[in-house]
Amino acid sequence: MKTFESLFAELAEKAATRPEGSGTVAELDRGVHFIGKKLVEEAAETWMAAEYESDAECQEEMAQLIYHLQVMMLAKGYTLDDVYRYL
Ligand SMILES: N=c1c2ncn([C@@H]3O[C@H](COP(=O)(O)OP(=O)(O)OP(=O)(O)O)[C@@H](O)[C@H]3O)c2ncn1[C@@H]1O[C@H](COP(=O)(O)O)[C@@H](O)[C@H]1O
Repeated sequence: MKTFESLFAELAEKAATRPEGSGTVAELDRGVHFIGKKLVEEAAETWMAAEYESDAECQEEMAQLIYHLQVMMLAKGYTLDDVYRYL
């Protein structure tokens, strides 16, 4: 089972090594504006799923939201600690 930290480490490695076929690399190459739209889209889908869909669907949208949030953190060059210090 992945955790927030293990997913971030995996994505950071992808960003550094740029393996062929990585969706993360493709998303990073599209930039902050594109990633921002994905974040808003997944946030809206999470909200709608919480109101109208099953628990499993809502949980899946939440996972996708976390993924796109982490891609944005990498696009901005942030570490986990950069964000955690505000928690
Ligand atoms: N956890 C994720 C993850 N969550 C979401 N996504 C991508 O984000 C997109 C989801 O947004 P979209 O709304 O466009 O997708 P969709 O098909 O419309 O889905 P819905 O939101 O409509 O349900 C899809 O393209 C997914 O591939 C993810 N892509 C990758 N990961 C993980 O990130 C790691 C690295 O992935 P790669 O960089 O592709 O190797 C792997 O462990 C993956 O499991």
